[in-house]
Amino acid sequence: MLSPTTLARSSLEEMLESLRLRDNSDRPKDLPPALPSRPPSRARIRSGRWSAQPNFNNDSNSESGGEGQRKENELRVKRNTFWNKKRRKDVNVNSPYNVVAVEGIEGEERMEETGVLEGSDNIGYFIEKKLRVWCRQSNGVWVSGTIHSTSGEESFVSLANGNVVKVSTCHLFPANPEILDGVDDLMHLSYLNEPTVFHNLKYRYFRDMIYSKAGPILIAVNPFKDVQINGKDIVTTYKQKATDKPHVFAIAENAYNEMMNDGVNQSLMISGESGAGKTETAKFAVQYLAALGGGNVGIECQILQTSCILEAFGNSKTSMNDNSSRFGKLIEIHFTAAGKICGSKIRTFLLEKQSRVVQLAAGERSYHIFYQLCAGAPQALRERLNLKMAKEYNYLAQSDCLVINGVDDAQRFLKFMETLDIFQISKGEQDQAFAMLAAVLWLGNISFHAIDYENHVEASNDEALINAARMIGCESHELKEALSARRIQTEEGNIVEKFTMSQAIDTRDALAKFIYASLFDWLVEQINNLLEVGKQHTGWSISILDIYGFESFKKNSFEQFCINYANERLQQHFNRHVFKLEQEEYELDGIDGVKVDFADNQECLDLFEKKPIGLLSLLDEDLHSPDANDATLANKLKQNLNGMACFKGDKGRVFGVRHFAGEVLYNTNGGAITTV
Ligand SMILES: Nc1ncnc2c1ncn2[C@@H]1O[C@H](COP(=O)(O)OP(=O)(O)OP(=O)(O)O)[C@@H](O)[C@H]1O
Repeated sequence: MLSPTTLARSSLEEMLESLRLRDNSDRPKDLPPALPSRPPSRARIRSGRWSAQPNFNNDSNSESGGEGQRKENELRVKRNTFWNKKRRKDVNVNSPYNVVAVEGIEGEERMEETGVLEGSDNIGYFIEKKLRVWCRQSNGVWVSGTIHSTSGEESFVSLANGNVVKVSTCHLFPANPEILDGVDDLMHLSYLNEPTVFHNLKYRYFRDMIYSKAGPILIAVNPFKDVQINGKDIVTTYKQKATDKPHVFAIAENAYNEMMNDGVNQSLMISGESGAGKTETAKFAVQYLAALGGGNVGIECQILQTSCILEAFGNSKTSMNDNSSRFGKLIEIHFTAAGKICGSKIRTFLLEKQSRVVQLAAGERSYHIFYQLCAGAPQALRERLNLKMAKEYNYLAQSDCLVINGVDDAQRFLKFMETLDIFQISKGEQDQAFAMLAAVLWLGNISFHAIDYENHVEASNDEALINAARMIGCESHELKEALSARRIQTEEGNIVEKFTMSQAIDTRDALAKFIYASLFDWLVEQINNLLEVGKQHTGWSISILDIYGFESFKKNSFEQFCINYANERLQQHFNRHVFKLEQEEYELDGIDGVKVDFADNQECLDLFEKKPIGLLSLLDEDLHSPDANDATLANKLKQNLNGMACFKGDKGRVFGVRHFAGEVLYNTNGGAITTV
């Protein structure tokens, strides 16, 4: 057993620490954070090569054949890693698989990029042996078939339905033999390209095998149904290491063992688009770790219950997902040296406010808690808050979506109140929290009327103003003044500047967003107080990061800007961590002269982070200028950044960033400045 002082931090902790130091130190601030250090000894990520032998049926327990076979399998898997661009040249040229591998520029394998069955010998081999290929139909769907004939740059492919389609030869991708259908680990595929990956995942998905491996990475496909693989018996199976089938439990088990055996803190990073199943997967990981830490009692039980509170306040119905998390979170679970859970800490990031609290897209809802409160508050609470039904509040009614099919908001509210009790939040504090929620709702109903011919307005003295002020705890005339004008202090004294309609609405909305975000932060603090790591804190921890995936919508505002920047940073961390380890695997295995290439996104990060000329510093600078507005910001960015590789100036208040995942156009209009 290792002493706490010998514990090494997880690579995610290292990255966060290195960013923090960079921002706090006097060093030049535009340096990237340090590369993750290699975990000592056995703590490194296991290469896919060391997992189960490549198997040619779906039973991962099948026997493999001896040392020679093992070496060949290892080599074969190495040749098929996602990351391995350089290939050995001493391949068997009689194998169609290897022939493809040696095609390309100066021995560099180009299969992933080009497909591709280049070379007439190669195509001849595929025709002669009637080997399957993949081609994309005009509707974007991949279909497999065999090459019937070729003519110049084109090939004729016979599909299973008897049709023959003409396809540009460079758009054909080799298919794997059927014997490889449904392998556990994508690294065991002979050909690794887009259609073979999709085919394998789909094959497994239709057999309820939602988890697959890609070396050290777990791929989870959302089944949208209970596939009965998360029960207690399955937890026990993984605890006893009775299976090596891919599962989030296996990942959690591995992390736990490496923390306990090698004294290295661990992080699980979960990423994917909205609705992919990130939050559910994170919950299964926590469930497993809680089971390792003792079962459904005490702190383990409380950790599992946090999701009830966090989801009520941080989740909502979107067009993609009825229970979409509109914030990112990092759950740190701390363990004693004996491996028992001794505390937990939750950090949250990027709570969506603009497009969730005060503005809603059609068919989407605000945060669940508002509808739950309106539907389920007991009579006494309703009276205290002067509460109405959800449809009577402008913030909630604007999107024409008040209920979720199959969800009983009133019943969820009762469950929510019970959970607040579990977290020892007093009745008085609960009442205050509900009053703040009601304040937000009443603020949204405040209206303004014109008071002169210069477009100035003031808040109307009505029920909404009176109730909002009462909930906030001030006089209604004070709230009215705050929403109708601003005071600017000058040397000559105070100047009162009356608001126009849009300024008054922006101010009202900013107050509502601020109250909601503060309430959310307060709740997270209460949870953390209860789960606080006790005296026996050892420093041993496993962190689970569940954060928004990359976003690109028709209109992208400051919220997408922050989310995509965070993803860009995580992508770099992931690349550097995984590729660096891969490189070191080669070196450990005595394979010299092989360089693992990968597309580094440093240029894009520079665009965000460089000082004094980068997106963030220019935004900062603009915010401090009294004459700044959305248009000045867009112009400033274009004037300063137009030469940078990842920046694209666009019309009006729009600018583009070339991210690792694609180009996104951001709009400064009403978003960038007012949201900050
Ligand atoms: N493993 C699973 N088994 C069964 N259903 C699942 C599973 N994973 C996800 N789901 C279903 O899919 C829905 C969406 O999943 P989840 O909320 O985890 O997605 P997400 O990636 O976190 O989305 P967002 O980024 O919008 O928060 C869940 O509410 C659940 O109904």
